[in-house]
Amino acid sequence: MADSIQNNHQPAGWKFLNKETYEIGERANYVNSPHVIAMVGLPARGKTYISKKLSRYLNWIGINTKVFNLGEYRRHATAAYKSHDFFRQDNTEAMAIRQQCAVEALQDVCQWLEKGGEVAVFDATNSTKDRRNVIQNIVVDRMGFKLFFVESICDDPSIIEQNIMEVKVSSPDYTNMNKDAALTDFLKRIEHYQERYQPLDEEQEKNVAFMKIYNTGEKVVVHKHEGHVQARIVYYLMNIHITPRTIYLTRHGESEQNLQGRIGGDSNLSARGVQYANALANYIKAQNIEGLRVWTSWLKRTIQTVAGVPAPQERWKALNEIDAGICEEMTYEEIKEKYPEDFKARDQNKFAYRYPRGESYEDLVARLEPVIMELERQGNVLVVSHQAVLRCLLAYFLDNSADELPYLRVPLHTVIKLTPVAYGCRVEHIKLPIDAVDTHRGKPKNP
Ligand SMILES: O=c1[nH]cnc2c1c(-c1ccc(Cl)cc1)cn2-c1ccccc1
Repeated sequence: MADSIQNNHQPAGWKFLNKETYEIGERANYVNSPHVIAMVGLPARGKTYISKKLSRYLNWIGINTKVFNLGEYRRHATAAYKSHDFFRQDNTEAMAIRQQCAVEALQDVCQWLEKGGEVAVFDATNSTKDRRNVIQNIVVDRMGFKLFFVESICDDPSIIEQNIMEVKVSSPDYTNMNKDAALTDFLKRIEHYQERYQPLDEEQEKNVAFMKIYNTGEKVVVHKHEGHVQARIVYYLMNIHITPRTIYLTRHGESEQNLQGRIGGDSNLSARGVQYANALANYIKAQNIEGLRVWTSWLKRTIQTVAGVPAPQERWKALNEIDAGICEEMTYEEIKEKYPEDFKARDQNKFAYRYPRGESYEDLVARLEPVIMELERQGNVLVVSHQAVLRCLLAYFLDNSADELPYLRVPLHTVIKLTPVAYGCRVEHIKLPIDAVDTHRGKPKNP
């Protein structure tokens, strides 16, 4: 064991950023004071799943969020993982390393928030009152940040096993171990934590803001949460689920105005667009999707595209194409001619650029947040919408940045099939064999 532990680890202690101590709460009262979301829970309770998904959602709505995973610090601080013995409570050398890793992770959390980060998610078990108290002392008392604990409690063996088999046995810790040996070792690891696990309890930790999630959201208990960010987090985590399902995204079939190179408007499908509608209906029927629901925008070209799809349909105004304001129904050449300054400005920051009397991609994300929230609640859904809108939805599912979002490729006559797996989404592009114009405009070299 000794050889796998660096001799230069420091005595366990919480020596910290030598910061002048802020007036307690001085900063915590700001509306936009930095937040720490600290996970709590035994291994294989979905803490990393929640951390990554929550971070993806908060970044997508424009809140600068980063996950700090303690397991990664531990793997960086030690030689190759050998066995669950590392996590025994009586393994004093390992305990010292684990403590030191927690210090480093919290230091990085505080430094990142100091440098402009808005939400840091501390992905660790944080399974004892002592550990949570230390986090409180540093994050709230010393740094003046807001702190919110999110505990995941799960006693459903099938979900825990699904977790271990989907994400734990393929973790870097088990690269040189077969699946069965990894499963056995991981179950022992859980036992070591179980011995000292102290669930959050409002009687024992009176001033602590927390949310307890039971069995992936079957029941939640919320205690002393405050402010806009924590309220959004509670709401989001109450809406997500892990029931397997598929999300299909596609643009409408080619339209008359696509053929003329005109943006926006509300034109009918072209002849090839009608062919796509028929091919889409056949494709969807062949997929035999259980309980499928179809969502379109209010514009004719999306409604005509699903005319032959046998499933309940809903119209969302929020799924309408980006509003190009005074440029509606113009071609890019006409815009370049008539509004050269705007045409240039858009290519300099396409995410933030707003059409005069129209919308920006940033506006689109805000208008699509309720659609994403409802998609998280749903099962199998086919969304038929528009290029700019689908770029925003795709960026949410695939965790693309605001810079990448406006340039994502979403060609006509293509079904994008999204299947949630482990911590992310599998994405497949199914091009149906009907030609269409190419409406994609790449990023110009020197805008
Ligand atoms: O509560 C769990 N217990 C065991 N596993 C879990 C969970 C959750 C989960 C927890 C809370 C919420 Cl609001 C949603 C999901 C996700 N997972 C998960 C399952 C398989 C792979 C990756 C993660």
